[in-house]
Amino acid sequence: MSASDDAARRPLAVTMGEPAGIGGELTLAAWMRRADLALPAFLAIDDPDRLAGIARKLGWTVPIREIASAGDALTAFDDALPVLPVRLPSPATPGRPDPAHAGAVVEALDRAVDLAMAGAIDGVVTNPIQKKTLYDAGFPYPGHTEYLAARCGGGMRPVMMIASPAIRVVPVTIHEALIRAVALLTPDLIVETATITAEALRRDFGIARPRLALAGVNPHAGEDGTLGREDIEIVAPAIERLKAAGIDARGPLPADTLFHEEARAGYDTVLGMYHDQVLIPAKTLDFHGGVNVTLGLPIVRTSPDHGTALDLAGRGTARVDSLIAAIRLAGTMAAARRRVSPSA
Ligand SMILES: NC(=O)C1=CN([C@@H]2O[C@H](COP(=O)(O)OP(=O)(O)OC[C@H]3O[C@@H](n4cnc5c(N)ncnc54)[C@H](O)[C@@H]3O)[C@@H](O)[C@H]2O)C=CC1
Ligand SMILES: NCC(=O)COP(=O)(O)O
Repeated sequence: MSASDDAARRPLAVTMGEPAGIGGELTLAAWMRRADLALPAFLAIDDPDRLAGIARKLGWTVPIREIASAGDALTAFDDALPVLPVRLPSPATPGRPDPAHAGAVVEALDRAVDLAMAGAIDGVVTNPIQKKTLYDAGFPYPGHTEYLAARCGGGMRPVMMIASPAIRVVPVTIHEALIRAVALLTPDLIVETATITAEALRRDFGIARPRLALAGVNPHAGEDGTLGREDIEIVAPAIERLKAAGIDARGPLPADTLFHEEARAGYDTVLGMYHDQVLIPAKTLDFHGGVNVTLGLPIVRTSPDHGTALDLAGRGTARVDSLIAAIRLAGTMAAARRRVSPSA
């Protein structure tokens, strides 16, 4: 059985995301391209009336089929966009998020995680959320990454990776204010993040001996301690522990010279010490081909690397490439995991 046959046994689920953002039109656009791109089957966990309204407004022909269970998606997918309904309490206005919609946004995530944990779907592809709007409604997590880990249970540490054909990057600290991110860095955190990353590169990306490059925190990786001692006292000891554990880890390397073409040829993934250190180069090198993957979870979760793009919402002009890359990668990861554990 080929990887694509294998992945076709169960659908993926694409969540609603911010209803005022571009997520709905991207879900519709991905479904419209399902045949020419041979996409794995997916269902939407979303408000069917909202999706039908977007399609109508944009003049797109997308039959919406409400389904009762994930299994129904496989038969529906060729002819219609299968939707497990999560209804909004009021219509969404493109570009204008409403905290009253937060309950439905989170319910869509919860249903997706529950289906994935129960083995009814192959993985979760999340449309972007408007983080501040969820915070205003009382959502206590910084983003999907942290919420999905909590929802999956088991106390695992979630690791964020942005992956594209150009580069893979992992921020060791994720959604943290910069000043706090540096304070949170410890050798244990770096070792745990790098170990989860190496394991995922082997299992999900088929890289037998992953090469990790670890960026220093400070300019020039601290210039021998004269520009800050964190690289000597925190990053370097972590790298020694990783090497002792048999992981191919290098650094601390000056971040400013880690991202040019020749440097990128020397590693499989860069670990940066804070969010923007690695997400800026990753999104600059390939914004539309980038996928946000959560490593360390018992389920497959991917997402476009971009956000809600409120400025584009409702126009039908947002590029669907990153959502399509996220759907593809989720299918590939699910197939890779099934090869390792055929009963999964
Ligand atoms: N996985 C998630 O849920 C993510 C959520 N966000 C959230 O999204 C919200 C907006 O974030 P921003 O920083 O403004 O980033 P953004 O990615 O939404 O927008 C940045 C710029 O890129 C453009 N853009 C984004 N996606 C595009 C697409 N598919 N095609 C064409 N152009 C596109 C936008 O029009 C805008 O000019 C925030 O609340 C942020 O937290 C951001 C990143 C990921
Ligand atoms: N900058 C990436 C990002 O914000 C995505 O976060 P998450 O919602 O996937 O945790």
